Amino acid sequence: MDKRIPVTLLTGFLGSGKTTLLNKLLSDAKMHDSAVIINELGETGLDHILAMQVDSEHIADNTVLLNSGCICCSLKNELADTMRDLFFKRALQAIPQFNRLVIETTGMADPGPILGNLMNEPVIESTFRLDAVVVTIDSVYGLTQLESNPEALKQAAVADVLLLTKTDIASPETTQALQEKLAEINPGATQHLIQHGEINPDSIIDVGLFDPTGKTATPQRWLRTPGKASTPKGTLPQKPHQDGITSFTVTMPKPLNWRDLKPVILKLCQTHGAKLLRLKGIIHAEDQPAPLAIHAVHFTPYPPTLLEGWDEEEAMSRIVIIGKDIDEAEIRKALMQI
Ligand SMILES: Nc1nc2c(ncn2[C@@H]2O[C@H](COP(=O)(O)OP(=O)(O)OP(=O)(O)O)[C@@H](O)[C@H]2O)c(=O)[nH]1
Repeated sequence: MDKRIPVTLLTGFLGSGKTTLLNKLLSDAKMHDSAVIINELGETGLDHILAMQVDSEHIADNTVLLNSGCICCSLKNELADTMRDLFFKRALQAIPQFNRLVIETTGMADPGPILGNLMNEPVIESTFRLDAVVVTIDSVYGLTQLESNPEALKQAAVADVLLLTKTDIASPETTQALQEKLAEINPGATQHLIQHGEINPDSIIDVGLFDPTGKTATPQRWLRTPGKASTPKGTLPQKPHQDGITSFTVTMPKPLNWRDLKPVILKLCQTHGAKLLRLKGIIHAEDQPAPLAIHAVHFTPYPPTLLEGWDEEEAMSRIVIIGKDIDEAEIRKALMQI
């Protein structure tokens, strides 16, 4: 079983309600065993967030603020250093024990490099695992922001959970239009409508590859194959949305060996990395003792996770790809040729 510390990456465009959400989340007893890394641009300080944590000194002691840049670019190394530092302090019991890490990014963050950072550095990869990318979207301004800001679009595209905030002040029609747009951009993500950051933490945490009891893998939930419109079995390419973001599933041929597929995934990342926002898959390979969960972001494929003790009735290998201006036909061809 995967004993690594689960990480929730909380991102969302400027002013979309990340801090409001985090404040509410952290005041819930279920979250009191969390450590938090907050990345803010500027000198806001921690007071605004910690003001509400009166009953959780635990979180106050386990919260780190990075505020001299953005963790997707200028503070890349600081994020890795901070995560390592938190882990070693935890091991030495120099800080309260924590069983979860929440990272709040700035509103302009590109989640791609952050995900890369999380999974590409040996110490971090062996001690932390990504649970889910949670993205807040402003229900009033979300549609406009998705149209005019590539960052907002990328955030929405790689999300596992989309939280449509401020539904108290958006008209039902606007919220509905945003929901439809988000379902086009990222049909695999779960959507929740929220107000003032109120949401049951269970909808956000432990929604990844492993279930909260830590006993079994739940990859179907993690993979969340896009809906029927995006799951063609043939090789006909999907028409990309106007914004160029596409999400599609490739059902892999059988039988399949990981030793044959691995180089194809590597090559795919090398060739299409710039446009590949996220790749997730479940692989039933004949040369593996159990199914594999695979994951890649841009140019970087990550070590696969062996899903020991888990299997499915119909052993169907599938790979979900989310990309911007990505050549779907090319990718399908490459994958189907193995
Ligand atoms: N009416 C209403 N206001 C909200 C809601 N969620 C957040 N807000 C307000 O929206 C503003 C921005 O919220 P924040 O939580 O600071 O947003 P953020 O994403 O952390 O902002 P940045 O850190 O600047 O990117 C604040 O004034 C919040 O009080 C909501 O559900 N309804």
